[in-house]
Amino acid sequence: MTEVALSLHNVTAGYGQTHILRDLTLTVNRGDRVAMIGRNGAGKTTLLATVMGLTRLHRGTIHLRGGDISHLRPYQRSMLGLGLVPQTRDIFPSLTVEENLTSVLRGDASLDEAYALFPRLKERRNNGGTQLSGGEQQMLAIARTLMTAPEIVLLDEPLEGLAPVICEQLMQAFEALAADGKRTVVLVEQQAAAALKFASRAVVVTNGSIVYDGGTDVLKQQPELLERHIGVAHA
Ligand SMILES: Nc1ncnc2c1ncn2[C@@H]1O[C@H](COP(=O)(O)OP(=O)(O)OP(=O)(O)O)[C@@H](O)[C@H]1O
Repeated sequence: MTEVALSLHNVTAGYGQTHILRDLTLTVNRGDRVAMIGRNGAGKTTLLATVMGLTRLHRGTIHLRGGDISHLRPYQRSMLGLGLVPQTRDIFPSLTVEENLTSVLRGDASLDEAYALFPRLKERRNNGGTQLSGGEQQMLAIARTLMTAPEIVLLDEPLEGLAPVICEQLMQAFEALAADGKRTVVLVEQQAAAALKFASRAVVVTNGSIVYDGGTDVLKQQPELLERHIGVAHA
């Protein structure tokens, strides 16, 4: 049975008095794999930040599993099962890999799952955050969010600036963490082809609004439609 995990209804939000998202409505069902794509500056990061309570909500409502979270603080949203992997990664540089993970561990999350997902992190468990490569830092950022036992994982451009071989490893990890519809995953990504391969549903954001919301197959089969929306035929 379809169960709504997250919904935004007529959301207008931004920074200070600025409106970046405009009257945006979106429903994500439990177990969905959503690829969120759009040009630079379209508002994708702002959308994830708004779900987490990190922007100013001017109008509209946000519900998590039917409960209104519109006015909850970010840590309260995290406690309720929302997990954001920010573009900035935000790992603690002075802590080791394992300390980064255990410092936020809660619920039924486990170090074992994180290490099974990213064996490289287990090998580097005693290394400090600053000693890690870019790819390892991204793995740590993702694993750290998983330590908070999120039901909904919001990934903000996790592949950015990483070598193709690392991107491939990360995509495999996303497959594993979303397997069996266990978690709901929203993947914001400039690498549209990778995102569309992973997801079953695509959401295209332009100027703070959703201009396409539907199956990824349609975009994969119609590169001209993708090109119209995001500027380049990526798929
Ligand atoms: N902290 C902020 N304060 C004010 N404006 C911001 C802030 N962060 C982003 N913006 C503006 O909000 C708009 C949307 O930016 P956002 O980062 O959400 O886009 P994006 O689709 O994620 O793009 P990118 O792929 O470049 O990250 C842009 O015009 C940007 O300049």
